[in-house]
Amino acid sequence: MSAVRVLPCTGLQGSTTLPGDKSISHRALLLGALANGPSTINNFLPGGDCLATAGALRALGISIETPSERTVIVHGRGLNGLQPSHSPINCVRSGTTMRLLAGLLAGQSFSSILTGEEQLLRRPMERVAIPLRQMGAEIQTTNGHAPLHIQGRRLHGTQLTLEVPSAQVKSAILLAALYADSPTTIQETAPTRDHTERMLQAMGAVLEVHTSNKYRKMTLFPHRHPLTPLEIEVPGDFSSAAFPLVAALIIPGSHIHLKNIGINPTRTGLLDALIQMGASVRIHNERLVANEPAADLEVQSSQLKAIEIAGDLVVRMIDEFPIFAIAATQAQGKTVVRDAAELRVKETDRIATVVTELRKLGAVIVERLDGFEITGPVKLQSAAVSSHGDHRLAMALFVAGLIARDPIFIDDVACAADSFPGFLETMQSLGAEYASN
Ligand SMILES: O=C(O)C1=C[C@@H](OP(=O)(O)O)[C@@H](O)[C@H](O)C1
Ligand SMILES: C=C(OP(=O)(O)O)C(=O)O
Repeated sequence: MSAVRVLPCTGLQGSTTLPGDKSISHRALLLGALANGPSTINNFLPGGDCLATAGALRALGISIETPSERTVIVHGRGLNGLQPSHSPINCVRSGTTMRLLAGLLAGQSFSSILTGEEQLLRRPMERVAIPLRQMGAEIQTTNGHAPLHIQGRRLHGTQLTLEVPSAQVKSAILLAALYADSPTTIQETAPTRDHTERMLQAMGAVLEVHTSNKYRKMTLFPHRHPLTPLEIEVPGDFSSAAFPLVAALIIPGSHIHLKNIGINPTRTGLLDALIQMGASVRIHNERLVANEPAADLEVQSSQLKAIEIAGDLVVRMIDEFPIFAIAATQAQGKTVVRDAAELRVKETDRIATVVTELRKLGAVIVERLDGFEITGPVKLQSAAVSSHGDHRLAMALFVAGLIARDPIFIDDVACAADSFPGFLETMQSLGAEYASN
């Protein structure tokens, strides 16, 4: 636990880079472990969640070197090179680690147990077990949750429609499909992040992706050849950039540059929403980094107008609702978020925790079953608030503290390091002030 007192801020200035993308870092570790030979991952995210994936792979016999904090070398042992873990594998607090590993382990020739911290043991796991069983996997959940008991089996290809729009479930199926004896076809019903597809294709997997009715349908053919090792530079995480981005928009007198940020369209729903709200964000130097679109963002404080968020946009900004809620408190009018019930099964119930904590700060916020409504603008007030151990809520509350009338107290911001190690230092480098309590 580490508590902070956040002080009101008179404007953010300057330029910064952000830590590597969390989703891409997880996938580079997992797919690197299956390649034949060493993969080098530069600008790897050394956040708690990705370290949980590295720990799991080490337990499965993979050697991972870290010549520097942000460079990782994964010594891939080929598709059939994993070894059984002698004890249950601890996925800590990371849903991505647990769900992607479930897919990977379903097709091995040994059994595994996946477990984690209490926060993770509360999250739903049948969503990944059901489609994997359809491929022949033997997986037992514990009343729908982890611990998961996986008896590796020979898998067969199948045709699946994703019932829950989840990149974690889709990626688990794709990992399992590498081991199936026939092709696997997945139909998406919403545009979830496509990092696994991009990386698999870059490594030589035979994955055909078709877009019809704006949704993707993909077929992965069983892999008979070794996957090519990776040599990649991970772009900065847009989900981490979201915090200084929103802070600069809502603190008058701010002007910042965020360098080398991933702008994969399956991830930038928040940017689209903010631009519709009147945000001044300029995109410079667009390029491809590791088969992923990246750019530099220039952000200036802006008067925001309320917006309604629903449907596909929810999926493309799924991790950004805690910080989006802070932006909405400063927007003119009533912002409505619908179709976002998935938020209830993240690290915390992010509808309930956002509503509870923002009310303490004086926000005008109404809880809905599938979202919330916020009426603004409101000058936030001093209060003692709780992150509930949820990294994205901790960072969103920190940004709220920068625009509050008086200092606010947050009970635990150490959890920010699950996805954004160095968060406080990055915000401080742009002009934010805080005191550790
Ligand atoms: O695949 C991924 O890397 C992720 C997918 C999303 O989860 P869901 O698949 O549960 O929507 C997201 O919330 C999570 O932070 C990372
Ligand atoms: C939901 C998140 O991650 P995960 O599902 O991997 O725990 C997140 O990072 O906001």
